[in-house]
Amino acid sequence: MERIMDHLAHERSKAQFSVEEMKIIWAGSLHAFQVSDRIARLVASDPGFRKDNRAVLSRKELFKSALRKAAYVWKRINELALSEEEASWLRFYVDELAYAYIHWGMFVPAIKGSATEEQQQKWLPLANNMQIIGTYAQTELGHGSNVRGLETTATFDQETDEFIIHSPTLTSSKWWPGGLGKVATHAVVYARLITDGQDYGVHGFLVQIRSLDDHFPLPGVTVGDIGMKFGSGAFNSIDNGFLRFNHVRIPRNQMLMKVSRVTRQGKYVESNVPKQLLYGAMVYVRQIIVADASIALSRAVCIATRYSAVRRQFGPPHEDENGKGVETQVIDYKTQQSRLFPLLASAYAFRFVGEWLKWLYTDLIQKLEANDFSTLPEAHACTAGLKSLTTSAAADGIKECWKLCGGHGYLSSSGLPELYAAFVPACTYEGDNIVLLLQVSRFLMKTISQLQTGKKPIGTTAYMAHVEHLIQCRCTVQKAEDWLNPSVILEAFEARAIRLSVACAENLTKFATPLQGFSELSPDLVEAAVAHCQLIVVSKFIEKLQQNIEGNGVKQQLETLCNIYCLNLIHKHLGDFLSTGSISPKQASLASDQLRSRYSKLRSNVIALVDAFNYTDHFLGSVLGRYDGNVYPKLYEEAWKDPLNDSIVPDGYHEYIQPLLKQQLQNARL
Ligand SMILES: CC/C=C\C/C=C\C/C=C\C/C=C/C(=O)SCCNC(=O)CCNC(=O)[C@H](O)C(C)(C)COP(=O)(O)OP(=O)(O)OC[C@H]1O[C@@H](n2cnc3c(N)ncnc32)[C@H](O)[C@@H]1OP(=O)(O)O
Ligand SMILES: Cc1cc2nc3c(=O)[nH]c(=O)nc-3n(C[C@H](O)[C@H](O)[C@H](O)COP(=O)(O)OP(=O)(O)OC[C@H]3O[C@@H](n4cnc5c(N)ncnc54)[C@H](O)[C@@H]3O)c2cc1C
Repeated sequence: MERIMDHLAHERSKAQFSVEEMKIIWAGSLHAFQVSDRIARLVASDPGFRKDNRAVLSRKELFKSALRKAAYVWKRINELALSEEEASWLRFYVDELAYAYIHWGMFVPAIKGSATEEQQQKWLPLANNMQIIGTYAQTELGHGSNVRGLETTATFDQETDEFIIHSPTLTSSKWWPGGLGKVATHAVVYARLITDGQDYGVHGFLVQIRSLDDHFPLPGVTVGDIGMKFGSGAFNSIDNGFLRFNHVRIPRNQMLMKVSRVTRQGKYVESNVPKQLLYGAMVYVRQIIVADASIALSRAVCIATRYSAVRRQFGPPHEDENGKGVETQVIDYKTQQSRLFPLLASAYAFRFVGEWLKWLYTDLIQKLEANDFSTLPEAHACTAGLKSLTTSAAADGIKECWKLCGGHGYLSSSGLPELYAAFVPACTYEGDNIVLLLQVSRFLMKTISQLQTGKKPIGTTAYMAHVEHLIQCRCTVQKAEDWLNPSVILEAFEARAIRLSVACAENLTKFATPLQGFSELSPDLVEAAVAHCQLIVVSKFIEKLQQNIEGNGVKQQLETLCNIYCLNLIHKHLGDFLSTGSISPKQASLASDQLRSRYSKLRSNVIALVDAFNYTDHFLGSVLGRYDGNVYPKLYEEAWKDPLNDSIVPDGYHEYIQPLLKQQLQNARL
């Protein structure tokens, strides 16, 4: 036991940079570090937030435990008079999916984004004080991605000045909203607005669904839970629900009227705000999900990295720091490094692109408030594309981390199965990842077509202004070290992205209609969108390195991580880089050489790099990822805690094992 604990301490002593400074870089600022660190410790030390028993709870127990924790969170927020920032850190570190995620993450933002000032004044105080609990009811049984295809209707009744909310078909049942099944009292419901016999498409409405007195569904409302989901814990602590309306009436002023409104006379009036703002809550949440992806991936990487330094298999016996003969640490196998280190680099890359996306979103909101809608299409493309790219990579990465831990990774106590089960639906919710990439490709094709009209591309598409150069330029790499030059990397990624997009744009012209072209070429369009989004991540990582980064050795570590992130992408997408002529086969081989050399450079720093995430053992929830590396005794201790070990002889022995054994013995004797 001592040896293993010493082992991680030895790993930490090898770090060539200041972990404390890196913690600040990871957190985003000294202030963010201090607040998050304080709240993380507060949660970890409070037995009310215990979560190590989750895997053995039944669905009902799990749900009730999540309700208890959500109420306790609210109590602590008030008792400690936490600020909004501290409260959201508290919810984050409690790490238990419950209705509060949707209430704060979607219901409140939907009201802020789509309600008029007057409506906000009425509803936000109720929501902010938890006098009502809200959900976001958009998806239906029959339609999720195709929002325009939603079937729920909101028909204006001029006589009573009300909307009648109705579910005309089974497929129009709302299906999936979190917190809906058993908890929410109110919902922002997306329904087709019909007035004067005309269908104006999907709009948002604020609908009360349960009584605030006895919690029973209101007349005309049928509501319940949609059932167990993937994995044992994960999303099963939350009540994703179904909801059907039978001519439920709401006052006219409960239509969210920022984008358009219906007058007392039933006239539909559009404001000067673009219709797309109706989808504003999705832009907001997608930007948050990118930050979530870096957190989920970094958790898994932290577990897999620490465990890989503890775990030893094979190899000629080495001498450890105490002169004892030991086997090879699995982290020293080059295959382990080539699977793990790019994931570590991706966690950092996603962190920085998430930081930038948050800035982009804040900038968008400021512009929208000044009636400047010019950056909305780019913000939509960036949030959609980066949500897709980072969640897909993080979900795959978590799965890889679990395999990197061998058999023990499959144990619930490793924390990895639940982390995977909880994160993988992020590839689907808030927009299926392929559908979102198609939105990006639509934006890219539009940008390319506008180049011919002389419109200057801006922001993340600014590189397209250099299309003539990028289409024919040749990569200048001659030796492996040349791949360490950020402008060389950037140009290779820009060339690959624009060449894929331009090829799609050219191919689209070969079809009878754009619709037919988009349909036929959609796999290519998705690849072009991925290339564009990867370029954004690469360029934001490189930009981060151009900032003033303080701390002994911190910048050097980030440079190595950035190189690994970029070179590994080249390695994985070699087909794209070669087929577009963005690099040559010889340059690809030099990139692989450089990548191997970067792994060796990173090796002694990896434990410190995952320590910089500053995750408590409570938050990590993993025996394999423990800070002290004391894995084996704790695995053994955890095994004893399993309910099956409550008794020496299991329940069922007398019914099923004993009679069977007896029967077989008797048969043998006969
Ligand atoms: C805080 C919470 C944090 C973490 C979460 C943790 C736990 C909670 C877990 C889950 C919560 C999950 C919630 C949900 O899933 S809510 C439901 C989300 N649903 C979707 O995302 C549906 C995806 N589909 C769509 O977004 C659209 O239907 C789609 C854009 C794919 C197609 O729509 P439409 O048919 O109208 O599109 P187009 O004709 O293609 O586009 C028209 C036009 O509008 C532009 N556009 C589209 N979307 C947006 C947007 N969001 N913002 C701005 N602009 C948008 C599009 O580019 C087109 O523009 P143009 O080309 O100029 O005409
Ligand atoms: C855990 C979880 C929580 C959720 N929470 C909420 C919530 O709180 N509120 C809410 O309203 N919704 C919620 N949802 C629903 C979620 O937003 C939808 O599931 C999501 O938008 C995907 O839509 P879909 O299920 O209709 O998938 P579909 O669109 O049916 O996708 C099925 C397949 O078809 C493909 N596909 C679909 N359209 C196209 C196309 N045009 N081109 C190419 N391929 C296509 C997809 O790529 C996918 O492979 C949640 C979902 C999950 C899993």
